[in-house]
Amino acid sequence: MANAASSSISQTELLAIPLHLVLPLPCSESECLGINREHILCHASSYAFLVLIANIEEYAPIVYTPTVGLVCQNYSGLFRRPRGMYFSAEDRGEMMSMVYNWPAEQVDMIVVTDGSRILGLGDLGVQGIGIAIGKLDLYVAAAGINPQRVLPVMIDVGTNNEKLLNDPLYLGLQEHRLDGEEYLAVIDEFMEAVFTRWPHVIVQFEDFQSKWAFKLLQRYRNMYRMFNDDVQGTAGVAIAGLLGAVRAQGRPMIDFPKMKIVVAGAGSAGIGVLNAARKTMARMLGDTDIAFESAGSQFWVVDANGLITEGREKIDPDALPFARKIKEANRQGLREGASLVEVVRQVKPDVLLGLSAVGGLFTKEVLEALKDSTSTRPAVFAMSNPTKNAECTPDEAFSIVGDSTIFASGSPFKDVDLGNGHIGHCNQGNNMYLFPGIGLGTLLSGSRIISDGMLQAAAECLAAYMTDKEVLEGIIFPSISSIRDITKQVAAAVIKEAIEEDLAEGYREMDARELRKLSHEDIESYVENNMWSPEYPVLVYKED
Ligand SMILES: NC(=O)c1ccc[n+]([C@@H]2O[C@H](COP(=O)([O-])OP(=O)(O)OC[C@H]3O[C@@H](n4cnc5c(N)ncnc54)[C@H](O)[C@@H]3O)[C@@H](O)[C@H]2O)c1
Ligand SMILES: O=C(O)C[C@H](O)C(=O)O
Ligand SMILES: [Mg+2]
Repeated sequence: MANAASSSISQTELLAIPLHLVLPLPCSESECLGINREHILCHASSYAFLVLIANIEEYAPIVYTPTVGLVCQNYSGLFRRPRGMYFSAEDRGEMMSMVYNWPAEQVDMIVVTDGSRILGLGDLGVQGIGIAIGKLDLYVAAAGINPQRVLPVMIDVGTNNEKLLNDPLYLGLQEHRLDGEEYLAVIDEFMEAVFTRWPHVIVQFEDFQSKWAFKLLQRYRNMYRMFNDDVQGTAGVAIAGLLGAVRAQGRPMIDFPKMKIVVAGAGSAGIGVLNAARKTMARMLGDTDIAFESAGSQFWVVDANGLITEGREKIDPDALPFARKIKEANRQGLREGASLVEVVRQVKPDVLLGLSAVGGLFTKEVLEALKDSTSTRPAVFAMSNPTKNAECTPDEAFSIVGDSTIFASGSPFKDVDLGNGHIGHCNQGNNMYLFPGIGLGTLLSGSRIISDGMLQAAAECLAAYMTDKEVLEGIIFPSISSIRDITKQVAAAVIKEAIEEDLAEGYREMDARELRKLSHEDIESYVENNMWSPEYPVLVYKED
């Protein structure tokens, strides 16, 4: 045991350690009191998590969006020491040994990125590791995953960011990105290595450019315990928000299939939302092929080249199911490539949802056009991150579209004072409300894979979290201060669904048979009892 009288560290000193520079690994020596200098940072980590959990509203914007974006943009210059694991294209053939060299015996959660699309900031190469670190900080804070068992991973296959390729401080491989089969071989090798050493680990894919996001998801989702947060986590959060927007009009959720939705952005996030929203509508309409077809006609998708119709040349296959028929578009006064403002004017949508990464895309003109929405409470979801990439601000939405607008943004904004004691609520529509619960629920159920049903259960749980009163006031997402409770409930819903789908194989002493015996309340207690909370020894001793 370390000597209590040796060098100690003050709480003030600890507070001065920026959260982003603190390791997510607390000291593994159970007897260590954290008073040896070499262990200070380890215990600072526990301390940092305590501070983060207790003040999540204040600190989430630092460890997470928007500050994490700034950190990633400047990571090579800010770098002090490594956190997590870096696999480079040059490590081919060595990844298995590298994984076996990682000091933690068990890893529960990996967040992996190749840095190719960091928030709305583009290709940041190896500097994107900050995103994996930030997401895992939330896994610890919101889901109570033990910080000794999380692993941020960067797969460095180069970068196509010319600025970084010419930056002498850049930490990663200064060559263009690997592509095609060579790229796939690197990711395959990584997946095989981590699942060989830790068969029960869950791998969250984060901020991969959409070109690879869908392909990798399809490649691995039936083989490994993995999901893509930008595609699937975002979809669930958007569905919960969309259902909230229906309820906020005083209508039942079952009216969702009647909503007209304009989506700006057809990348990994936009297409993920579109697919999930269409499936949800189809289910509500009876889950037939006809229902699925008819649900498709509720969406208008606008990307960098305008409205997507079947007339588009070289249409992205992922966007094809949402391309409007040309004749029908013409009947609506629209055409291939119509601008966002034209689409909003003609469609008069209930919801305008942005996942375009283009700050200010919802211009005054676009928002003015939304005033003619056929909805009593039009919804504006400016979901792109970080803050400067939001399609509009809540002030713009409330002042132009009107006080009854339902507003959500990916990054946090302050509520808007509408005068006369009225508040325009700014909801944070961010996948942080789901990914921690999806990961925790998968871990504790021991499910072999992460099924669509488990993701749907997570989304429905989040949608049901808000009371009618809150929703009518325009509050469609909970406050981040309750994220631990939300995560617990989402995890319980995921476990329940995994049991129902016969995917749950159990976790530790809770085997599949025991799991099946649990009531809903038992599952919630099981989740709560397995959430890690920071407990750390006294760091400052007073001399009596
Ligand atoms: N709130 C959340 O939880 C959440 C989750 C995931 C992603 N996001 C954000 O969504 C954004 C997009 O992510 P992605 O992975 O889909 O990126 P992406 O690069 O794959 O896709 C961007 C899409 O926007 C389109 N676009 C570009 N300019 C446009 C314009 N002027 N008008 C309309 N569309 C335009 C592009 O054509 C493309 O289809 C990012 O800012 C990201 O941070 C937010
Ligand atoms: O990281 C976030 O804040 C949400 C999302 O995963 C994104 O890529 O923007
Ligand atoms: Mg992301």
